[in-house]
Amino acid sequence: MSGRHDTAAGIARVYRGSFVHSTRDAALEILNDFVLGVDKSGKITFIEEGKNVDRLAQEQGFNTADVENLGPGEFFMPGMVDTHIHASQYTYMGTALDLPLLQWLNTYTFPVESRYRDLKFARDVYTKVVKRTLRNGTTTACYFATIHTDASLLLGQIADDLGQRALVGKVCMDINPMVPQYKELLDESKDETLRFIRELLQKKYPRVKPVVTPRFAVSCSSSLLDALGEIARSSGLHIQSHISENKEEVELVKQLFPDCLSYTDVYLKHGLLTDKTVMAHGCHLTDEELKIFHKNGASISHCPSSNISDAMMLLRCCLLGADVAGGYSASILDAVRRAIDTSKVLTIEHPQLRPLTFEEVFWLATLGGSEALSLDDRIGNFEVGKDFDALRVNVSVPGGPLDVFPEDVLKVIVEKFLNLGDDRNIVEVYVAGRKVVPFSGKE
Ligand SMILES: O=c1[nH]c(=O)c2nc[nH]c2[nH]1
Ligand SMILES: [Zn+2]
Repeated sequence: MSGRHDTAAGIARVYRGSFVHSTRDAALEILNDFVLGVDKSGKITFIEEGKNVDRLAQEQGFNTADVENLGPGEFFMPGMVDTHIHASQYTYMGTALDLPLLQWLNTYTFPVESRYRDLKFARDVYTKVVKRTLRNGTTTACYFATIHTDASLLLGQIADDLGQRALVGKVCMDINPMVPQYKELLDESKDETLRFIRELLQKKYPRVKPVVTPRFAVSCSSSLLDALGEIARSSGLHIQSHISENKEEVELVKQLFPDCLSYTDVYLKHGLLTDKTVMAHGCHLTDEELKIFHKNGASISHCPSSNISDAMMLLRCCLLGADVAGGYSASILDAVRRAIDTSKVLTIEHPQLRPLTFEEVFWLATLGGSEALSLDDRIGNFEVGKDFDALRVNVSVPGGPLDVFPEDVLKVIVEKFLNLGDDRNIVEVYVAGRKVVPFSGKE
């Protein structure tokens, strides 16, 4: 492949080496010895075969001596997109994995989320989760915060400071019978959502935006869902929530919304199922409901690290989320692996299905995630004109988690990285051309 476009911004950096990414036609495209230019605004200005470097240097006005050559064992891949993660649950990630959803929320989640009125606590946790996810290659995250507006604004500020691209949701919920101190009044939830959106947009962060966030139908009244649907419609913002994660939850929603045909119908009737909607889980959606998702252009974020006990989804049509802390890891690489495992188990029950390939999960973690968040015009792969959101991967780091052998071609090396690699291999992370990992030390 090749391509370039002229830019007024001027070339900032040029890299030469191997690049791997997804395209509209191929889940995995391998580009051996290519050269990629990034302009001062962080956009990709050209990506062409390495043999063209002298001509490109002349045309684009850079010095070939300034080209940064990737070393042995290195390649660039697009930054990964986490379509569903609870920043506020990071403190207990890796623990509290023993209860079904509704008990888990009441026992662990709501008491912890109540603590975010304390901004000092919020700053500490949110700084840690943004750093941890960045180090693990998440360049874009779609976050749930808590019901607290100021702490949610702080999460936006921290993502911007550290350079992560983020959608941030102030959680809305006006029903919580088991932990009544952790909920809002109807008007408060509406007003605070409007304040959150207004104040976050006023900051003019280039890559951090608000997302309308009803927690799920169990904890929102019909009036609140209506109000949030209207806010999303008038603002044109993204929407995120949860759907059909667990059978008890699905039954409860049937009782709470007897006039709705299904769980999906609840969100549809309240204006919350749009082409900018990302619903987490969807383990028990029926074929009819999936059709409604498709018709409305809404996405499902499959969270294999947290859904293993509820259902295993065939997720060729879904996207990946870490779902901290229901999910035990902040790394999308773990979601990738669990998704493959899950799909293999499914084929035992349904032999007509075939397991996901590593190329398919690579797409899910990068270009697919960007499509789910309607950001594929800006990120997701190394197309000219997109932002340079990228991971510099080195599979040969000393003391690293995997070994490569002379016969390993790049495709095999990428597969090894997806299945065995970790943050030790992610030696640099870029968002819109800015190097955000390693941290600059000021953070
Ligand atoms: O995995 C989940 N985590 C949550 O915080 C949540 N809230 C509603 N439904 C949920 N599912
Ligand atoms: Zn969730």
